[in-house]
Amino acid sequence: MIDVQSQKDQRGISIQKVGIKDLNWPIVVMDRENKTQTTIAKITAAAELKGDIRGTHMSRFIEAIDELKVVGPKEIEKLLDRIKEKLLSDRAYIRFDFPYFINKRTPVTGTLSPLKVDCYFEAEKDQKFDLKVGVVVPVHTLCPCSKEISEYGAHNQRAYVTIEVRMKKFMWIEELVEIAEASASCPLYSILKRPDEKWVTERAYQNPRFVEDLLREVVLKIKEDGRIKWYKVFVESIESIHNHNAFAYIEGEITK
Ligand SMILES: Nc1nc2c(ncn2[C@@H]2O[C@H](COP(=O)(O)OP(=O)(O)OP(=O)(O)O)[C@@H](O)[C@H]2O)c(=O)[nH]1
Repeated sequence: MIDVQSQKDQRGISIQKVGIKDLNWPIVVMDRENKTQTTIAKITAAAELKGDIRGTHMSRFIEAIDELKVVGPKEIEKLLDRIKEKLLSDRAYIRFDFPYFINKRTPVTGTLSPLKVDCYFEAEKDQKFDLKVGVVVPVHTLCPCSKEISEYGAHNQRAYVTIEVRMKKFMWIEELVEIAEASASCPLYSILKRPDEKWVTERAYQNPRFVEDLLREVVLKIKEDGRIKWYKVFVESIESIHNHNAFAYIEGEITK
């Protein structure tokens, strides 16, 4: 059968990334409490294509992904090596976007329920392997200004903390989530019974946070951790008294 993709291309234009996008695929990721967790990822995979070849071989990306067992740092690097090998390419790229569930106990009644956190792994390999891990953590913030100026009450809302890191040493997804939650006015829980609801309401009132406060608290904890070499933190507050959102962003390198 004729292999059109492998034909010579005369245009001499190499392509930085060509591949597949939005592949929904079951994956198994590492879970601190239960060893592993099965979830569904949306995957983008790509490779560099040399200027004298007509097309890439799309089916080979999926064949390479299909060999994955657990999606951890070592396995992602091996997957990129497989993609480079199967596609005769010098550079490969992969991104997994997936929901991850963390079982959390409420502070007063101890009710257990899963909290969904959107996560991603983004990796690239030429000679060197580069991996970024991201979490998008929903939290609760209460406005310090509103608390100060009002005779009673304070406006409060859900906010999302995106933490993206390059690590020197392995960290659990759960640990990144805990950094975000400990920096907020209060964490979120999927089930809250009334005694828990009273607790989170009062806890947030005692812990007011601007979007800037939350961002700075996260960055301080990242710098103290010792296992992170690069970070990007983005906080977005879904404002309850405005019809727009507030955000704050920092990106930085940790050299020592
Ligand atoms: N390169 C390329 N392939 C595409 C595109 N759109 C669809 N395809 C299809 O992707 C399919 C899989 O391609 P290949 O991996 O080369 O399939 P194959 O030749 O059976 O597999 P190998 O024998 O491993 O090369 C082919 O049927 C292509 O037609 C496109 O825009 N570019």
